[in-house]
Formats: sequence, C-alpha cells, structure tokens
Amino acid sequence: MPVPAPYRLAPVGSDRLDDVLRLDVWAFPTDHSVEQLRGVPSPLTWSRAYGVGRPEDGTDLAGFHATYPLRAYPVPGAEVACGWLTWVGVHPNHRRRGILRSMIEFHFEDCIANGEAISALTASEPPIYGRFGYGMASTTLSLSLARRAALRPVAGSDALDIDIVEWDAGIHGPIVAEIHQSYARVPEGLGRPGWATRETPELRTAREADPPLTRDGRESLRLLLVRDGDGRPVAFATFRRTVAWERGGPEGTVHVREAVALAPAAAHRLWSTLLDLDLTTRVKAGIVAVDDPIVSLIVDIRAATADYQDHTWVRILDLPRALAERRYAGEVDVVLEVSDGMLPANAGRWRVRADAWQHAGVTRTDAEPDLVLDIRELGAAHLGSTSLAGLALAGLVEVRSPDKLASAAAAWSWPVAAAANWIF
Ligand SMILES: CC(=O)SCCNC(=O)CCNC(=O)[C@H](O)C(C)(C)COP(=O)(O)OP(=O)(O)OC[C@H]1O[C@@H](n2cnc3c(N)ncnc32)[C@H](O)[C@@H]1OP(=O)(O)O
Repeated sequence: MPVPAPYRLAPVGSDRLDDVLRLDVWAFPTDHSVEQLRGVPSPLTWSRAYGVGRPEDGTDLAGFHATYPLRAYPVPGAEVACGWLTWVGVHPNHRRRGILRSMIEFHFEDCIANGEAISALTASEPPIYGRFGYGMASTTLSLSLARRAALRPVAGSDALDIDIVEWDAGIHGPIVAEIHQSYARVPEGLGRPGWATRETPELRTAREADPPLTRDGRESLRLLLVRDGDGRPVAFATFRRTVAWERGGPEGTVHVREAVALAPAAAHRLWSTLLDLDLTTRVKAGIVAVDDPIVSLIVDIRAATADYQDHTWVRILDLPRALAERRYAGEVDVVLEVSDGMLPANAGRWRVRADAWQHAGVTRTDAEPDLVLDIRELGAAHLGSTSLAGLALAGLVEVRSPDKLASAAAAWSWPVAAAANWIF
C-alpha cells in the first residue's frame, strides 16, 4: 500500500528534531515538554529516519519511524545485519488511516536495500506487529527478589573485588560497553541470540547518558563493577535505589537497570552484592533472560516474583538469506511451505538443509512440503527460543510429515535463550 493521499513519506534530518519530539509527545504521552526532551541525547540514526506529513497544508509530522542499522546482531551461531525498527508513532489526529502500514512497507524495502535480511523491534503493544509478519522471538523475565535471598554457592565468588560508584559515562562507558559486547558470545562462544549491543555511536551516547529527566524521581545512576584477581572487570550492574521511611523501618528498593556477568563466580558476586545493600528490602530487575544465572542460583525460586513478557519481535524480509545466515543446532533436511502476505518473494516452497551447528543451504523446490507455516512463525522461531514444535501444538505450524517435526524443531532451537536486556 502506498502512503495514503494526501500524505507523503520523506527523509527527516536531525534539524527536525523538534518536529519529531512534538509528534512523539502525542504518540507517547509524557509530562515532559519538547524543550525538556530536546536536552536528552537522541539515539536515532538520522540517515534512516522518515516522516509522513501533508506538506501542502502545513501539517508538521503525522507519522514517523526510524531504523537502527545493526551490523552485528546475534542470531543462532552468527552475527548479521538487522534493521531495527524504532520510534514508530502516528499523531492521534491521523491514526487508523493506513500510515503505519505504509511506513512498515517502506521500512521493509529500505531494509532490503540496505542488505538487512531481517527486521526486529520491541513492541509498545504486542497486538500491533503480528499482522505485518513479525513473530515473537524472545521473552524475558521481570524479577523481584527479597533482600538477602539465598543463592547457591559458586566457587571463587568471594575472591572477586567489587567497586560501587556513581555512574560516569566518560570513565565507565567503555568498560561497560566491552562487558556488554563480550556477553553476546558467552558461554563458550555459543552466544546469546538477540543480544543487541549499542552498535551505533548515537545508541551508545543515548544509553550512557543519565539525564535527570529520565530518573523517575530516583537517585542518579549507580554502577557496581566486579573485578577478577588481575583487576579486570568481569561483571557490571547499573542500578538506582529508592527508600521510603516507614513506621517499621526503611523500605528501600534496588532498581536494577542491567546486570551482566561474563563468568559464573562474577554472576554470583554481582547478585549477592545487589541483594544486600543497606536500607533496602527488595531488588527489582525489569529485563532478565529466562536462563540468566540468577534464575538457577536462587535457592527458593518461589520467594521470587517472576513475570514474563515479550521482548524481541523478528520479521524475516529475505527468506533464503536469513535462513542461510544463521546456524542450526542439529542436522536438518526439511521442505517448508511459507505464506507471506506482504513480501511475495518469500512465499512458496523452500528446502532447508544443514549439518549440525552449520549454516544452511536454502533453495526453492517443487517438492511436497513437510511443514506449512506463515512468515510470522518463521520469524518467531528465528532466534532459537520459540519452538516449531510448540507452534505446531498451537496449530500455527501445519505438520504434513510428522517424522520431520522433531529434527526441524531441534535444528531451529538454540542452547542459550534469546534475550536482550534493554529496550531501544
Ligand atoms: C517498534 C515501535 O516503535 S513500537 C511503538 C508503536 N507506537 C505507539 O504505540 C505509539 C502510539 N500509537 C501510534 O502511534 C499508532 O496508533 C500506531 C503507530 C500504533 C498505529 O498507527 P496507524 O497509522 O493508526 O496504523 P494503521 O492505520 O496503519 O493500521 C494498520 C493496522 O494495524 C492495526 N493497529 C494499529 N494500531 C494498533 C494497536 N495499537 N493495536 C492493535 N492493532 C493496531 C490497525 O487496526 C490496522 O489493522 P488492519 O490492517 O487489520 O486494518
């Protein structure tokens, strides 16, 4: 669908930041003014930012979206180019006229032109993106733990040094960026699919800033660093504390923004420190991988409150390339029949053949299909955490050759759960 008349889609440069922010405060309600928001570093890559307007009647921006051009996005066994869709907004005066649909169609073309075989995003509302072929590819936990919750012991934890300081982007930014990036390849090089890092300079500057505006009344950002015997940083957590002085005593909460450890002892040291900060009664961590070490280290998992949510949605844009770019956790030889209502080049029958832990050969075929599914389900399975067998149980994958389901589901899976630990 082209952009509905009389609207037009055009690139938006950084000189139009105010227009973008004016639209933004309508699309995402906030009590911050455009003047205040102007002072917050923008994470956008402006060369991939686009607006929809009606130039002839002076409408500023009716719609906006941008793409982060990720070039090392982790998928099972590989790092690939991914066009990360972001900052999607349509002004309430212009909603439900097809502006989002036309922006998505443009985004797909733009990604393909930029060599990105997949697009991904985090959704403000989960029901929005499935219709465009995005599948829910990772879920993450939100954890609430009582102070001093017991952890199973890990050898070497006590020997590690800790340092708790106020966050200083100039000093700590590079240290944290290195740990965060290295974590995409643990454990033992297997890698965590979906672990998006702050690849662009704008994303990194925006992530490392701590403007008072974004603190929600909490203290400025704090950093906990764990160092090994040689002084090398091996884990970090960023957090903010709050405390309420109740009749029964102080009731404080540690709001963990990120907690990332490169080794088991470092994870133990990190979490046991967070779990015993003075004047606090609770530790809350909003985005944690479902197989994060903390989940296995807690002695009494029922004493923790765990809630899970969708995180990353993946859209396969160039099927043969996307399926060839990742690796497979088992030998597979399967014919898929794929439907794709928006990108017809993906539709039809594809033979996918791979040896265990290798890339796949992906070719068109006339052979009878073993599995029949929509591109949305293939996107959901792409990071290895949404099982093709689970989707078949839900009736979302039609199984024509029952003997092929097990090998396909095993091959598409990955030993480490897909996750990212931030929203961007
Ligand atoms: C990746 C990100 O940036 S997530 C952020 C998304 N942005 C927001 O949530 C901000 C607030 N919301 C908005 O700005 C707008 O309502 C948008 C962007 C969600 C939708 O924009 P619109 O231009 O109104 O959408 P458009 O008219 O193209 O609708 C396309 C389809 O999506 C559906 N749709 C749109 N918004 C929603 C929603 N919030 N929930 C469910 N369905 C929706 C429409 O009903 C339509 O369905 P159809 O194809 O079956 O007819």
